[in-house]
Amino acid sequence: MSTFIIEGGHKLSGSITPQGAKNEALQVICAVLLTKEEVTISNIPDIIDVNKLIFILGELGVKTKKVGRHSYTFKADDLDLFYLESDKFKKDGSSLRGSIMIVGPLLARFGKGYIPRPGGDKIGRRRLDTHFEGFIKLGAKFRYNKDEKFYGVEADELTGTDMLLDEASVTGTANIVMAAVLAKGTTTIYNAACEPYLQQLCKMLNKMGAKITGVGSNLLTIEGVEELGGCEHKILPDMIEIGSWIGMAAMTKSSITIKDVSWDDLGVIPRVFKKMGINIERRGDDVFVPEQESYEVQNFIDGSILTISDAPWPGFTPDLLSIILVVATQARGSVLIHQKMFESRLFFVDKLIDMGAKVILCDPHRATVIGMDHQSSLKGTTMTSPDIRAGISLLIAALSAKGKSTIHNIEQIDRGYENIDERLKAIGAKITRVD
Ligand SMILES: CC(=O)N[C@H]1[C@@H](OP(=O)(O)OP(=O)(O)OC[C@H]2O[C@@H](n3ccc(=O)[nH]c3=O)[C@H](O)[C@@H]2O)O[C@H](CO)[C@@H](O)[C@@H]1O
Ligand SMILES: C=C(OP(=O)(O)O)C(=O)O
Repeated sequence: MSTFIIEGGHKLSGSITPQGAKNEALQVICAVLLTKEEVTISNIPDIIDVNKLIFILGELGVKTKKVGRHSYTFKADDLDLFYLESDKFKKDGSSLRGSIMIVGPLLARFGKGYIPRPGGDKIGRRRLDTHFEGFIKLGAKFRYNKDEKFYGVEADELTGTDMLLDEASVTGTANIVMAAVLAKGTTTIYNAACEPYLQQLCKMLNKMGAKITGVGSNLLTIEGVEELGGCEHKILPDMIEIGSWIGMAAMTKSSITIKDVSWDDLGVIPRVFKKMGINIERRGDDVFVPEQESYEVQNFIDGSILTISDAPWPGFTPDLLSIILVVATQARGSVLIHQKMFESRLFFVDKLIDMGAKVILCDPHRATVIGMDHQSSLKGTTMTSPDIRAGISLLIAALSAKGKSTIHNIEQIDRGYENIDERLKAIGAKITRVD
């Protein structure tokens, strides 16, 4: 377990370029399994989760080649499907959430896909029903080994059909889309997730020869094709990282420019930070956050206290709520944070309370934050990062705090943020990594 030691209270300044999006990378890297031809993907973030997925594909026999700092070529022309039933895979595959998305492409192309119960953040129950109900609808047989917690689907042939997903699951939609592109006939997926990363996956699949329409809406129509070919694809900037930098600027009263953010793909994210009173300027495709001594939470039109909650896209992403929560601790005014999707993502507020933040955890889903308007600083402390977004939120708190903080288990942060300590140092943070 590695640790960050942070000396808080220093302003940051300068420009930062967001990494490629973790959650898009996990989808589009799985899509390379759909063709025997070469696929080139650029702007791949160099982070633990993505590197683990690339490793798994390598073990499966995909020829993976790093051709640039953030670019890879993949060629899935000679796979070792026995790996899928090995003990090694049962261990490798369970170490991240994104690995679940190899099932759809493998089922579509080879008639079988297996996966151990995937890992990822421990932020509450994370069911996989949407994924497997979709595969079953396409004609697959499902089996689950309860003792080994090992899932499998098999089919001689997949047949297009109409389906209404029980929830707009992001990885579930991606998985079903990747199965349906090679199914016989037409599939419609209603209540599909439609966030930019899903749109990117669909655009990439269309470049490979798939026939997907309705991209960007919650009704996708997929006309199955015989086979797919290679393509080149570039991953979008990571919107969760962009939100994290905005939050960091506000909490440390710093001026930061976030470069090339693909503003039009940020949806309501800038608006939500503006509701927190943070000034955000669009400068071309950059986000400029000016230095602000104070930011005031806007109430609702009727004067009632602002609630910020998550919802499937185009709603506000649950992955930024922990960051909004930490930002709220130094706002002027109060805000209710309502994390609807995940059950155990707010418990990290205990650490913020230890640091002096005024937060009432109402229940596992809701926390009321009474902002201190920088009248009193958070105090440095020792903490452990429970999940990726709580981890970055605690790091933001530590950067703004008075004195020294220590954050253990920073692998949780490294899971999704590339070289975060070096990038922070470059804009003035005092942070040391201890391995
Ligand atoms: C690898 C990856 O891409 N992970 C992301 C993906 O996870 P993932 O695809 O695993 O998340 P899902 O979209 O399946 O669901 C997330 C949670 O929200 C609940 N839910 C979902 C849809 C809905 O309409 N109602 C509802 O309550 C689910 O029951 C679950 O508890 O999407 C999540 C939701 O944006 C993000 O937090 C994760 O970072
Ligand atoms: C919850 C997240 O990731 P994962 O789904 O990989 O656990 C996240 O990125 O915030």
